[in-house]
Amino acid sequence: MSKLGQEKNEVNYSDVREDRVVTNSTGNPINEPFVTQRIGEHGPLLLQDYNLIDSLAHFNRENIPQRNPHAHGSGAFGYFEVTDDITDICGSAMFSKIGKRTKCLTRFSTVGGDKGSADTVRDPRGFATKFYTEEGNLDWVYNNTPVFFIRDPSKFPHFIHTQKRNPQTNLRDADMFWDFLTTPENQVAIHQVMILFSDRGTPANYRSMHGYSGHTYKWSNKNGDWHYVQVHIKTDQGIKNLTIEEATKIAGSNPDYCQQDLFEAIQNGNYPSWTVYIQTMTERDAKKLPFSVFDLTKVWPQGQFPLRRVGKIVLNENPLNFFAQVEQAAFAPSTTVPYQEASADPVLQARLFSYADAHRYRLGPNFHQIPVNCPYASKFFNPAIRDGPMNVNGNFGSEPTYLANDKSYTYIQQDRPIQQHQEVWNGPAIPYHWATSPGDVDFVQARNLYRVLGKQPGQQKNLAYNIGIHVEGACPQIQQRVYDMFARVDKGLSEAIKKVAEAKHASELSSNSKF
Ligand code: HEM
Repeated sequence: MSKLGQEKNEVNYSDVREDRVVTNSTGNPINEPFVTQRIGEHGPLLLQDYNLIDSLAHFNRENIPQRNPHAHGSGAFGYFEVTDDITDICGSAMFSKIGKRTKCLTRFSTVGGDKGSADTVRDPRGFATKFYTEEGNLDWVYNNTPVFFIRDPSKFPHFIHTQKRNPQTNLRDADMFWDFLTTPENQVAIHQVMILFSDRGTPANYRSMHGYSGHTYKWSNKNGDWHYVQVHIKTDQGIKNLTIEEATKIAGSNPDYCQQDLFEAIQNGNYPSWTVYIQTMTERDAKKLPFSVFDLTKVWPQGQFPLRRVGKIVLNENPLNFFAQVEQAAFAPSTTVPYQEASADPVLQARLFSYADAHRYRLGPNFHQIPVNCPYASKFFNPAIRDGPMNVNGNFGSEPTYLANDKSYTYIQQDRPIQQHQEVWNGPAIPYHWATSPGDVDFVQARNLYRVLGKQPGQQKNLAYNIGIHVEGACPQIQQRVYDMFARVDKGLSEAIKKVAEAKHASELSSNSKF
């Protein structure tokens, strides 16, 4: 059987000629690339010119569906190194020993923009890392913000549509954007919206921002004890953000600014690194929280749940080929290793389905065989998962196509007792819509953030300015809903936003142009 995975960070060049003799895609030498077969020198072309057809037909199929969302991004390879023992929390092999290194790939992205969009737009940033561990691949598919806009997964396609283009004008649309976010039950997004419209919504580059699991995960140790866990990946370069003016200027002058920054930093040996921390919580503590531990719109107070250092991520290797190794990379929260599980957070549960489904559509059902996605450190063996389009790993040769217990297969039991004291879920199957929390619970952390911004010179002002400039594009009724929503955070903030929007409107009227 042929090799199942790649040992090195290389595209599979096994079909590539080393002598550099140019051929068509079936390996037949091409004498001259620019001749076309035709009748006479200037006559019509002949259908028999396979080399021309080969080239034109492949060109038409060069593009694959872009990710929806997070279409635009950049990536690099590196490693994770354990700096502190957390085996009391997690039994995963990657954490087994201080100093242990695991190879990884990280892809940073924006969310709403198309594949060719500018790097410095206001948007959350994706921070997805694939670890090639000996227990199989592990994907941490995180963002650069610790909270998210929704906590009901059914809202996701609706929400993302409001961040994209209007179906008629094909333009980004301030009405759609704020209509969704100010609908009373969607105001659970307020904390994330505050982060997005602070200068943290325009990070200076991918190297100078943090990553957060956002979700609660469930990690366990080899004794069967488990904890709720949140992961924080803190930049060692220090946080650097752009003002709205800087971000807008760079988007115009160098839309690929962050791609260039990451690539050149690594090329010059200036390897970016991040320190990885976890917060842990017991089931008992979770019950005492003023919000649900599965509520993705809330952070865990660090005073109560301190950060504990785990290790570091260093990115030290640029991809050799962007399409092969970044565009075709497939990250999914369902790609996980023993001792790291998803919690019952409903958004996370929906994500367990959504990503691999997207990969089957975007890359095909054998996307695991694409070298960058191969679990090359553990290898893959399951002869019941075979065939399908673009099967290139030998397809398990003559192995039977089914698993049966009387065949000589090996099954690994996890090195831990059965966890009988897990959460027990019990209840009727009911339709449930997790709408607003009672009282002001959803606004408490947003208010705290506003206070924190007040301690950083100019940041409250920038927040109001960034929102005001954006909201000016919405109709008056929706603008009023925006002012009302931010008044629940702080009356002064609401008034400042209104002032900026009105001033922008007045200056546009006087210049009589939007441009
Ligand atoms: C119900 C909620 C969500 C759904 C259904 C969803 C779905 C998706 C889909 C379909 C993709 C494209 C995957 C691909 O084509 O490879 C994607 C990308 C991504 N999502 Fe989500 N998402 C959700 C929430 C979140 C949250 C809460 C986070 C962060 C905590 C997140 C982080 C990311 C990242 C980082 C990517 C880009 C991965 C890459 O670089 O390839 N998403 N999401």
